[in-house]
Amino acid sequence: MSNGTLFDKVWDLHRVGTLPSGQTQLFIGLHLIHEVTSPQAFAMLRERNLKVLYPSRTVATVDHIVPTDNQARPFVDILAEEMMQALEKSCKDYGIRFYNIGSGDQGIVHAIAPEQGLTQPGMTIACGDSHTSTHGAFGAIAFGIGTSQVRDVLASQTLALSKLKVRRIEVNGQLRPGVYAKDVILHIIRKLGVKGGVGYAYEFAGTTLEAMSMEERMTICNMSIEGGARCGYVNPDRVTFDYLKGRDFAPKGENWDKAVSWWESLHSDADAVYDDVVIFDAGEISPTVTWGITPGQGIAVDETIPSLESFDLGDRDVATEAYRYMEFSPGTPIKGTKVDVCFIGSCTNGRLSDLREAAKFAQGRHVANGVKAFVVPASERIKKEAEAEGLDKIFQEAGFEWREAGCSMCLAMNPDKLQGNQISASSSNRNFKGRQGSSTGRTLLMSPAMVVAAAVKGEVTDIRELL
Ligand SMILES: CC(C)[C@H](C(=O)O)[C@@H](O)C(=O)O
Ligand code: SF4
Repeated sequence: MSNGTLFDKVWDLHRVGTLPSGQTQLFIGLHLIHEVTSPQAFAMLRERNLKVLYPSRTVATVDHIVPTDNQARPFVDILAEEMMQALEKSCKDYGIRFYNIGSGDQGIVHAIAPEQGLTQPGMTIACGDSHTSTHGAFGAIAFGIGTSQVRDVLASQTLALSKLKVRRIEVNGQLRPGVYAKDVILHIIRKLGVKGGVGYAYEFAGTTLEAMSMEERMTICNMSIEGGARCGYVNPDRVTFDYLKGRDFAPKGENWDKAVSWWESLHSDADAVYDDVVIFDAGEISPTVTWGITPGQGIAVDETIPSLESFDLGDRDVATEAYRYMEFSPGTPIKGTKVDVCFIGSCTNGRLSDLREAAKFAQGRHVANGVKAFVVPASERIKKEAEAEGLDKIFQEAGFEWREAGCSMCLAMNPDKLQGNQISASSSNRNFKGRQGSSTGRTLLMSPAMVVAAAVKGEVTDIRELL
């Protein structure tokens, strides 16, 4: 196989056939499920008396509705309790591996599959969740699907899909101090737009990406979908293999060596042809904060809220709505904006390296008066590892709450919600209207380090002032 991208190679290897519609019937190697998008899919299976074709290729966890403080069952929220019971029953009925609360392995679906080595290069991975793009960090083709597609994968382990185009996004050079993977992806989305990736898979490459850890690559791929790309990936390399080696589901012994040479062969070829190529210079990226209601409305922390005229005609309506909803005026600096809530967590930035980096800035400082700040590890394993390093103590001494694993205030399908028009500094990935649990709540997306800076100063702060 030559002249191809990893995307083309993995797609072709998983092609079962071409459907009368012209779509590809694609085999899905790993199907991840959670409590929100699976109940109806299982109901549809039951209605038709269908089985789960390959239960061993399906893995379940619970994340969105999980309370991150009091996890006693039954949950206070009856609806959450019902969803929980539905998933427990379906996993039992169909013989699906389920990482329940307290198992030691529960967590946000996009955190647990990589940490257990379930996510591997060259796989096709689907999950009823848009941030499935995260798994592309390993050189997998991974994308979110809807509930009826969850049903299709459960029943047939395949999906009907149209092939995507591939855009190579190269970022080269060294990141400046205080600039993180989160800033890189916020910058990319700011430049290419929230719809710029529609119809594309994003191949993230370049020396900046090559120098990144797997967790940083996951942060980048996680937000591909916020740029409109259904999947994003990084070609697997030594960093990928080192991360995977020894993990629960990673190949062992001589199978490991075989797997590595196989994975290496899936790398995009040097002469691969792309539908588009975009190149960024890492040195031009600043600590970035969103000021608006889409992840594309980001600015460098030392910039001011952009003027209406600075937007393309097609983007002016959403900019106008953003000024109104956020109660921000063009020309105002984002730095110094008072914050009410500071949230560190989510499948974008709730991993161990994120917590470590955040703890560095929390150590010896204290959350400002009147600010509620909390840290939610993405998984039970991450929580345990963080505690073993004493990160929980650092955060608690600094005035942060230390919580159980889950999605928490990323989406607020659980008790963690903003009140009224509170402003939150959040390490999550979406700043949509009402996203964090209040229909007037306001979200500013930023890196975990910047969330800590906001927490200790009580306002949006340039992390470089704390370096
Ligand atoms: C609940 C789920 C379907 C949703 C998604 O698809 O991404 C959620 O995880 C989100 O982040 O908005
Ligand atoms: S952490 Fe947020 S983005 Fe990730 S799966 Fe949960 S709700 Fe979705």
